Amino acid sequence: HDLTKESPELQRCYYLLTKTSRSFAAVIEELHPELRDAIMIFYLVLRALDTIEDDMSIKSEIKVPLLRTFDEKLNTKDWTFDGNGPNEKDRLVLVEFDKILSIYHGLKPQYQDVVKDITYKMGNGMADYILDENFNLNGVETVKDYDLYCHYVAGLVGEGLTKLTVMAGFSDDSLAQDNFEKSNSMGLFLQKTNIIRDYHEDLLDGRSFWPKEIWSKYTKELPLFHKDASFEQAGLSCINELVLNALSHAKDCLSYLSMVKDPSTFSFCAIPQVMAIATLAEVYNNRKVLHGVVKIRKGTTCKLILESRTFPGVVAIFRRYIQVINHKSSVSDPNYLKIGIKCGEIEQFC
Ligand SMILES: O=C(O)CO[C@@H](C(=O)O)[C@@H](OCCCCCc1ccc2ccccc2c1)C(=O)NCCCCCc1ccc2ccccc2c1
Ligand SMILES: [Mg+2]
Ligand SMILES: [Mg+2]
Repeated sequence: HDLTKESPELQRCYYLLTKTSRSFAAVIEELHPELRDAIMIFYLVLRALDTIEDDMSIKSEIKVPLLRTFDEKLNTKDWTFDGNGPNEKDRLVLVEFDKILSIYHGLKPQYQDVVKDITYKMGNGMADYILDENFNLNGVETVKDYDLYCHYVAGLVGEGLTKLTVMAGFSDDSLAQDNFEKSNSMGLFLQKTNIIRDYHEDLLDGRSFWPKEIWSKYTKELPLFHKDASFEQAGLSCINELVLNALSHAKDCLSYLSMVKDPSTFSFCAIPQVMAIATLAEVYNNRKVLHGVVKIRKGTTCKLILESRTFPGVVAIFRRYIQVINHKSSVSDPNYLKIGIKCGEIEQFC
């Protein structure tokens, strides 16, 4: 949309958005004007919070209180933070947080309340996990921990977005009636896809989010999948079990999308989901994941965006990638039968 007649602060916020996430910037900029600025600010506030969480150079005595009270910064007019390490990739959103605050205070009060409430819950959820000392080295302990951590950093985003879109009348009220179960799945599907994909990159940062309850079936130490060629097959079986776990959210995501009425809101919700199912198909049984970040091709992305404008288009995309995963599955994989059943279930639903 045309930014030229917007205020300098608003233009600067859209600049910060494009600098921190090309993919989310593209879908947020296409949103209906009623929600566009609110969701853009929602993104920037949470990206600022995440930039504190992700920065391994901030010691936990500073990081934990900052995460827990980050929502209070939203009550100020011009708070900023320059305490990130020099190469923390999104440090600019904290250095220029006063620009975000000036637009935040101009939003409708009920939109401000959603942003602040989710910020409070996410900040405290992140702080709870930072305190769990083995969180960094061994990833999260159980699958339950894995689901809870992903709820804090991504499920809550889905909850906030559902509240905003229902308030604006763009989504069916029923989306806010299931205790945000489906909204949570929307976030977990995206976050778990990234966590599987980013195994090697996160290892380089000295951390992992893969749940020990799953990876410990295949190795004693997580880095062996990358370091020791004799653990490559085990690494593939681990990836495949994590993909199977992520696919457990697919039906909820399709069900959620079937209840989004406004066309721009539908595309905003659908595009990240179809990118995720395509990424899951790409990482499934793919040894490259153990040695680097695997991305889907640019050409594929463009095709997916065009195809995901309608619900039947999204269903066709999910059905296609579910078949790709099924065909990639090898009989020797410990979860061969389960992945076949899960793919069948999702296809039924399609
Ligand atoms: O540092 C990075 O670049 C990646 O960080 C990951 C991490 O640190 O785990 C991790 O940081 C999570 C904490 C900050 C969340 C920021 C966020 C992301 C997308 C949004 C979309 C719209 C509105 C607000 C949003 C807020 C991350 O960015 N993971 C990407 C997946 C998160 C998906 C969130 C989400 C949930 C439900 C959705 C429903 C519909 C449309 C978009 C949705 C988007
Ligand atoms: Mg991050
Ligand atoms: Mg993070």
